[in-house]
Amino acid sequence: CSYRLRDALHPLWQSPLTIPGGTRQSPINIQWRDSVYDPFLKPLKISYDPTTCLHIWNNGYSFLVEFDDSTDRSIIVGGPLENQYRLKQFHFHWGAINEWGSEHTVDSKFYPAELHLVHWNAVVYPTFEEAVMEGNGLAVIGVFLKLGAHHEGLQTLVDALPAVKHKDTVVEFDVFDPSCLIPSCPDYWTYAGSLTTPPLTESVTWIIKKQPIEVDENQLEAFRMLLFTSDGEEEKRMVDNFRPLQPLMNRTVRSSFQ
Ligand SMILES: NS(=O)(=O)c1ccc(NC(=O)NCCCCO)cc1
Ligand SMILES: [Zn+2]
Repeated sequence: CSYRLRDALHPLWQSPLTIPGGTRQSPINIQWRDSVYDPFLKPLKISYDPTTCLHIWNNGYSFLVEFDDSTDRSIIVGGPLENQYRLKQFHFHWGAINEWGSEHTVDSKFYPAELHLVHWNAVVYPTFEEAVMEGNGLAVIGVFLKLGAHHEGLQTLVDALPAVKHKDTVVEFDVFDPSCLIPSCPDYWTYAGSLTTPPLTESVTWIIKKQPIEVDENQLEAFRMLLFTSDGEEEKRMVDNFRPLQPLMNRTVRSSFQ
């Protein structure tokens, strides 16, 4: 049992990889041919107000771009969602090399990185913290990043990263429209899942875009220059901050496209 125990405590999170009784954990592999087209899925409607952007924060797991979520100025609605959800933050997961880095996989293929735009159900819950604990509390849009052309919109974010190299550093970042990071193709998969870092709560409706965005090598390398560690500690590069794949269990992945 020591073998299982060692594997269960992943070095990055110092917490169990599987939560006892978890039935809808994330990330998962999306087997394209097992996904089920749902004609009743609506198009996802995204309306972000770029002036709600606040700052970039290195929280020691990733770097988060956080938004003012005190009003409904930046929201998503439609898709698989019954309510509108407010944008709170977006962040990324990436690898040490281009062969892996995403949290979700498609037909067992990893992308070099994955963007998560985190939204919460402010129609039903008074605070984000409460929404985190509820089955319909959160909606996260996942966008795969693939190696390719330079991404103009991402570059403004990349230029600010040296200012948040160390854990627990923050830099002001205003007027950014995250819509520029979302592919134009409307197609997505959706399934019921969880947060992929502590508290791992099963509160996320995942909306995974089929089409990746392209970023270039320098932009991926800029992510890899960040540190897990605080200023003054022995430097540990922020790489491979993705959770291992979790069992699908009794879930179906639906697609918005045939
Ligand atoms: N990678 S992920 O699933 O998109 C994700 C998103 C948010 C969070 N957590 C978060 O925003 N805040 C944590 C505080 C929860 C308790 O108040 C963890 C993982
Ligand atoms: Zn994430």
